[in-house]
Amino acid sequence: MSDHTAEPVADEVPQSEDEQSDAAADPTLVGEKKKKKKNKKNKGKKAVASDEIPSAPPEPATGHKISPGMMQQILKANPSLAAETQGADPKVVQEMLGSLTVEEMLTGMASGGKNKKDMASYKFWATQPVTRFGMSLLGNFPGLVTAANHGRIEDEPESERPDGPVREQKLEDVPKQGADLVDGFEWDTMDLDDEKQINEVYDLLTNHYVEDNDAMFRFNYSAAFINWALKSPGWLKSWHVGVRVSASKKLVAFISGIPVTLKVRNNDLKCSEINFLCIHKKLRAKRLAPVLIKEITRRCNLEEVWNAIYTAGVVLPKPISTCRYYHRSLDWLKLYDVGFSPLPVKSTKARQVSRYALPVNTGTPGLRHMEGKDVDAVQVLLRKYLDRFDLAPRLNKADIEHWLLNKDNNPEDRVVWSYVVEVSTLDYFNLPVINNFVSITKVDGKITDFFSFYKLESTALKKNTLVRAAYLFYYASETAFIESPDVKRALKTRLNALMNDALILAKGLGFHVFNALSLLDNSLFLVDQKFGAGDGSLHYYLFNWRTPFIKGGIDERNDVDEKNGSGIGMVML
Ligand SMILES: CCCCCCCCCCCCCC(=O)SCCNC(=O)CCNC(=O)[C@H](O)C(C)(C)COP(=O)(O)OP(=O)(O)OC[C@H]1O[C@@H](n2cnc3c(N)ncnc32)[C@H](O)[C@@H]1OP(=O)(O)O
Repeated sequence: MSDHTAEPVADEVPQSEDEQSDAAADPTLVGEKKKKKKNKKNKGKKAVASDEIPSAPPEPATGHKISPGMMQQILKANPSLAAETQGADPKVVQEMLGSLTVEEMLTGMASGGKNKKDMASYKFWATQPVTRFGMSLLGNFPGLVTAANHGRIEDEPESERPDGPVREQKLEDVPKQGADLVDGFEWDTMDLDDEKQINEVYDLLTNHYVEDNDAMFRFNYSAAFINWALKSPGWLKSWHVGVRVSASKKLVAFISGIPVTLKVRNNDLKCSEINFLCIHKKLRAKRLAPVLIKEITRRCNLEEVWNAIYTAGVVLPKPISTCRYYHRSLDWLKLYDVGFSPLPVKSTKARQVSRYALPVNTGTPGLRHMEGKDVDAVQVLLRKYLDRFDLAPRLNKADIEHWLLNKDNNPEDRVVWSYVVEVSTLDYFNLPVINNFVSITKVDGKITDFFSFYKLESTALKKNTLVRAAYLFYYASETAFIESPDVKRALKTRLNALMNDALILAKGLGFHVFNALSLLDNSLFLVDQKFGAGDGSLHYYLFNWRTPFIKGGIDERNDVDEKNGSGIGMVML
């Protein structure tokens, strides 16, 4: 899921007659929607028997000592947590924050606002093979869903369990047919080789996908983008699932999966990557999402795929990581004009423009467009680079070719840009370069680095103009493997040079903003390259796989965590 928060998207579009008649159909699709009262409990404290003399004062559960200043900063960075604790005794708040894990603070699992749901309120997710929330302000719910206790809470703390599936499943137990939808609606397997059907998905997403809160921006997905995102190597038609109105055949809901092999710590998992879950606005809050999720699960299971990865801006049980969005202005005036970037109180327009000014030419010697001949080298380099992360895709040559090489001849339809740094082999090994020798033999150089970004535009609704956003995609650098105690510093220097070039190239291509998350090694350059923090987080989830929380590149103050970096090496569209 791409950025839908700080760079907000979508809004109500005028309802067509067609849509209004769909609204009239408007049946409750499945089940009821009752919200249980929140189960607010104080977190239990471990009693120390009077004859026990602890050698050191008992540590809070997570070992955090929260000073009053730090408490203020944490609350400032977590508005929902601040709202929940407003008016409470500061000492109590301080103690409470100390007892939360960093993960709980960052994911909002412990917080109020729209995230404030205890495990029992996740009526659907409580029945699914996903890990559950541990301790939170709202109660203590350790444990997992298993085949044996399906939907109930186990006592064994999750942290004491090794990585592994939440539920073991068998092919013979997978239903051969999808569940019936209510009268008036039917399943459809979309054929994305058919331009008309791609355009139907495009229309649904354009009008009904993730929105910003202020109704100022709306994603402008292109058919080329959908083709690229949903037809990666090994894609299956059956994983492109639609729901249509039976009478009009109008597409009103969609969910998709693509196959991916995922490295999760020491395991390689055959997964589906689930994305583009979207329901027509008139059919919201009718429990259709769980029906779609169960159907895509069934279709994945039929292919003996039992795990999935997905991201969302909302908190569900249970994030395996949380990253933050960052934005780098390339054309500040444009972003100001469309209402994306405010003018800081103590600044002027001219100062903002000069703050984000970039040179015209790139600075890295040997930088050039990636070509077909680079696929092998980039695959090897990226594989090695991503091995350094806890969660990353295993990309083969076909994947590299699909995800990184532009195949569209129409420049307007181009989605991805990739660049490599090629250094002459002789230079690379520090041998003296003998001009004659190089010109005679034409030795192919060594690919030492590469980076890529993709295009996803948004419509600024009030101005009826497009905001061209580039999103940082994959990159890698040999500098990560130099044998030196200073390797991190060297990588930081190298990545800053590469990312500065990426910004220069993106600006030259007419992009207005460059977006990135706090994943990969981004914490090494986000601040130096003048990325500003967005107001949204992206939560990563694994279906039917438990693993301890992975660092998302931000600290407990929700700031870039350069010291610890991120364990996330998977970029989701
Ligand atoms: C092995 C293979 C497994 C494959 C499957 C892996 C899992 C894949 C999971 C999907 C990954 C998708 C990745 C992306 O594409 S993330 C992008 C999601 N799309 C949007 O935000 C677009 C705009 N919004 C909508 O279209 C609707 O609001 C959606 C469709 C999001 C919900 O529709 P609606 O608002 O009409 O709600 P409902 O009454 O039908 O259903 C309510 C239930 O749905 C739970 N809910 C709400 N939002 C999400 C969400 N983003 N992921 C998972 N669950 C979500 C919610 O907690 C509640 O369950 P519970 O709280 O009672 O328990």
